[in-house]
Amino acid sequence: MTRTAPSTASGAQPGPDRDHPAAVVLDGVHKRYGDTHAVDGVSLTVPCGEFFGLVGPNGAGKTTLVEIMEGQRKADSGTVNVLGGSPWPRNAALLPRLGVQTQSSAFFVRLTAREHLRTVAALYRTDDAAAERALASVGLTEHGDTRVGDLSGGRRQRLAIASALVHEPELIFLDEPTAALDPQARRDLWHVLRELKGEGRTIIYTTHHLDEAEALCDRVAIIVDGSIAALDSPARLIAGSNPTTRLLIPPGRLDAARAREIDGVDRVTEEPDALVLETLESGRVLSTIDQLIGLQGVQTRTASLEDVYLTLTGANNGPPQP
Ligand SMILES: Nc1ncnc2c1ncn2[C@@H]1O[C@H](COP(=O)(O)OP(=O)(O)OP(=O)(O)O)[C@@H](O)[C@H]1O
Repeated sequence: MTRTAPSTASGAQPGPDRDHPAAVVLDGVHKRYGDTHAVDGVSLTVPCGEFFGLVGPNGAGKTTLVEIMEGQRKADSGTVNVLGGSPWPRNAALLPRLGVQTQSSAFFVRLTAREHLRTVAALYRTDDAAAERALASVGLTEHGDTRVGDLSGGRRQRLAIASALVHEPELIFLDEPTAALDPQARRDLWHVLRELKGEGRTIIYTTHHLDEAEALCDRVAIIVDGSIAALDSPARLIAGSNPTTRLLIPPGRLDAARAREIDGVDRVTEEPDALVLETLESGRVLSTIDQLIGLQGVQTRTASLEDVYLTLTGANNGPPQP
């Protein structure tokens, strides 16, 4: 399948205007490491207040792009504007306006969560009340006296986010904050992240969880090989993608060879828990299935952001049909 990027695939975005000032404007940004073109001509604008997602396969260039926005790395070429200024060379005036949570966030593990945040607050020359607000904003007030080393994984991730928030930054970078969390902790953290967005902060959010990007982000950039393959709201990305429907038939109900003969079926795959029929004409195919075996147990799945992602990253092409 060709990489047809839905809607605003070039990533070209309108520039900032007075009503919607931009938090980040990148124009033609490139970064090489030797022969590796980690960032290959990225242009995008993130308006203030947006929850902006960056997704893409390992090595696609997301971290490098974020590091360039944070002022940790210099772009080889292109322009980078963050909160109205250039983050490189190291812009000391910009740093207090940015909040950065990384997967390897450093903790004072022998301190309690509250003591840790008070220490971070002091480093930012802010006060204990700011630490208390940050603790509350991630729902950790009642665990404030727990030592960092004794917090569960989910609560540690919340503390990492609180540490990035303590100085009340305007722009927050979150790098896979829900990695390695169990489903309940992940959902709990979604709630925290939605609250942050509700406070009007701009969030640049890197994740490998497509369901999360779909649920949380205003817009998502899908990065492939250092470039923007697609950039739009999850709903528009999905609407602009291949509108294939998948029909899942319980095992043993319909023979795969017979399924391939059904008019309107484009592709059939045998998975352990279902025979999967892909079609652009679900109504017609469902009607035939109804006549053949009845519809009991048959499930219908429409496209998700994950499907768009898998198509753009080439992972949805699957093995050739026999
Ligand atoms: N410091 C470095 N020196 C050399 N090559 C690097 C360096 N940092 C990253 N790369 C390479 O640049 C490319 C982009 O890496 P980057 O870490 O930005 O991707 P990513 O999308 O964040 O990946 P992941 O999802 O695995 O974190 C990869 O090929 C990577 O190996």
